[in-house]
Amino acid sequence: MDLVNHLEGRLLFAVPKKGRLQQATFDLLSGSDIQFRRETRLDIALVKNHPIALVFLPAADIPTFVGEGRVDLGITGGDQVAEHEACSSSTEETGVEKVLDLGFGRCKLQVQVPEKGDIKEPEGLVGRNIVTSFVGLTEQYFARLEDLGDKTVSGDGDVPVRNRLRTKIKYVGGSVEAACALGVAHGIVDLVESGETMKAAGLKAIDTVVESTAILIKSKHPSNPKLVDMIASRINGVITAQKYVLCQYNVDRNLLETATKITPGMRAPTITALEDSAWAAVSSMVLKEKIAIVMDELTACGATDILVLSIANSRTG
Ligand SMILES: Nc1ncnc2c1ncn2[C@@H]1O[C@H](COP(=O)(O)OP(=O)(O)OP(=O)(O)O)[C@@H](O)[C@H]1O
Ligand SMILES: O=P(O)(O)OC[C@H]1O[C@H](OP(=O)(O)OP(=O)(O)O)[C@H](O)[C@@H]1O
Repeated sequence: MDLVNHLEGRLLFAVPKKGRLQQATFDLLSGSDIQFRRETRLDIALVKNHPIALVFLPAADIPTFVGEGRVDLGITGGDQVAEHEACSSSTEETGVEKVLDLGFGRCKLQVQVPEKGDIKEPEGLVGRNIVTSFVGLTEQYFARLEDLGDKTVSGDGDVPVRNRLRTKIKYVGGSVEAACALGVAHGIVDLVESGETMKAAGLKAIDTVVESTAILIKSKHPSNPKLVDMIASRINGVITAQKYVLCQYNVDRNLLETATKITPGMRAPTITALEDSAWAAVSSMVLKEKIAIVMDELTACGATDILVLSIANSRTG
């Protein structure tokens, strides 16, 4: 099938074609009932149950395609969106709007130097060689350090910062951590999650440029705003369901006020009468990461029959 000729009237949704964000993105699509089958080697897949086509692109290119407006929606790293913004001139609009923080793909873009070297502070890298895949953010970072402002300095015409930086910033597409050992760089600016790669390369972090998680972005002028809103709402529902659990318990009505302070819920806890009128049943959404503490506190307060249920999906106000 000639997929390109089937794109007419379809909302284009860019997703990572490989890498760290891909599986979690596919899980989100599946949770949002966006059904597709990707043919081998094809970078476009038609969604079976909606007028949507998925476009598989490198995470780094997604903000550009969304910003140009041809692609309506995208999932990529917040770091990639920040890099796209840093590479757009101060007067230029990026055309990208952030819709939702998706919570996965958490990492930091950090300034790193050899652990055993003599550079201890970011200032020690001014005038030296830096290697990175994030040239825009790195230029911005060193421009601030060199006190050049963000893009241009008033009174100096429109000379881009890059031409006036004393620090030399070079782009590489991957394996950035090898640059110091290979003698190409005095420092690097690269992503760190567990810190294993950095440690294995004999590097240490001396500053953070940006913190990042995956985000849903949309074009400022999407072709079908209603469909964009529907997808955003579905994805939000899946994200919320992943973050929360439903906590149910019984409590003596005398203790109800204290107990519901521990589980205030999203809007308010649901309180149901029991056959024994001295008691009430409470049901409330609680952040998954806090549930153990909440259960301890409920038990200490006198609540009983505490149950924790996972939430398959959600729509909250
Ligand atoms: N170690 C990591 N832990 C968590 N998230 C990461 C990590 N590395 C990258 N990311 C996130 O995933 C995004 C895509 O990175 P990834 O390395 O998967 O890209 P890629 O498209 O496979 O490119 P490359 O070929 O350059 O590795 C990054 O922009 C960042 O938001
Ligand atoms: O702190 P860690 O958990 O070790 O993760 C950090 C590494 O992950 C990313 O690289 P990736 O593995 O995607 O490959 P790349 O170096 O080719 O970009 C990043 O560029 C670091 O190298």
